[in-house]
Amino acid sequence: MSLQTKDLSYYYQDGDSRRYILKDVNVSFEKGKFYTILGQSGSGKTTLLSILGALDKAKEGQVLLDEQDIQAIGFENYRRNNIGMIFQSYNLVPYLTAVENVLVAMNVTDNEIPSDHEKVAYNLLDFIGITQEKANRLVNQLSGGEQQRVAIARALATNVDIILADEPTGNLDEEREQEIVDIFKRLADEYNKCVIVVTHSQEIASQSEEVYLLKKGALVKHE
Ligand SMILES: Nc1ncnc2c1ncn2[C@@H]1O[C@H](COP(=O)(O)OP(=O)(O)OP(=O)(O)O)[C@@H](O)[C@H]1O
Repeated sequence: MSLQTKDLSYYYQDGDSRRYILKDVNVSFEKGKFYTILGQSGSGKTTLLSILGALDKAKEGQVLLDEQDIQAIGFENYRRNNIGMIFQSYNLVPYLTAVENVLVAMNVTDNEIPSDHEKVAYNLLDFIGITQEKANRLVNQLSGGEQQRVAIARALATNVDIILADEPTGNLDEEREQEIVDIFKRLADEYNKCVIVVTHSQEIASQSEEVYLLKKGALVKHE
């Protein structure tokens, strides 16, 4: 699996001129690696992640999954079968339990999931540190760190290769942050996922395998 951008650009029209947020971004991501993208507030990190996740469309250039343009795959297909997204604010369904949140995700993918969805969901939650008792609670009866774990389990439920996370620890204290980072490391190392995390945190970046810096529209690898 490779996820690649080719001369990717994004801009906002400002009167007659274009204000570029991303300019000719060329980058390649693989399975089994934990990447971070650093950048100051407003540098375009969320924009880039949204384009990689097909929540937004590049103005110029392409996103390629295994050399195929994601527009040809179809944004919806691509999102459903290839991408798991994690957000700072968790974005769980508040009137469902943790396990129900995971089950909902399983119903939308075309990827193969063993037939006993419920068992898979409880196992995934358990793997991520959510006991069965907690899995049966409404998500708003869980702590922030626990809710983020549920969001990770949900992202994994569809058996996708690519996990995209936008400031996933922004609402968590340092200890919870480290626990979530440890999960990302395991997903890359043991489960061969491609994990791409957008963050302000140098500390998280220092624990990832490849660090990119977004500055003035350019994405530069941090050596
Ligand atoms: N609708 C819009 N019109 C014009 N500019 C916009 C619009 N939406 C976002 N922007 C600008 O695009 C730039 C990139 O935003 P983006 O959210 O990608 O940055 P970010 O690096 O994720 O920031 P943060 O770390 O603060 O979340 C910002 O300068 C923002 O002001």
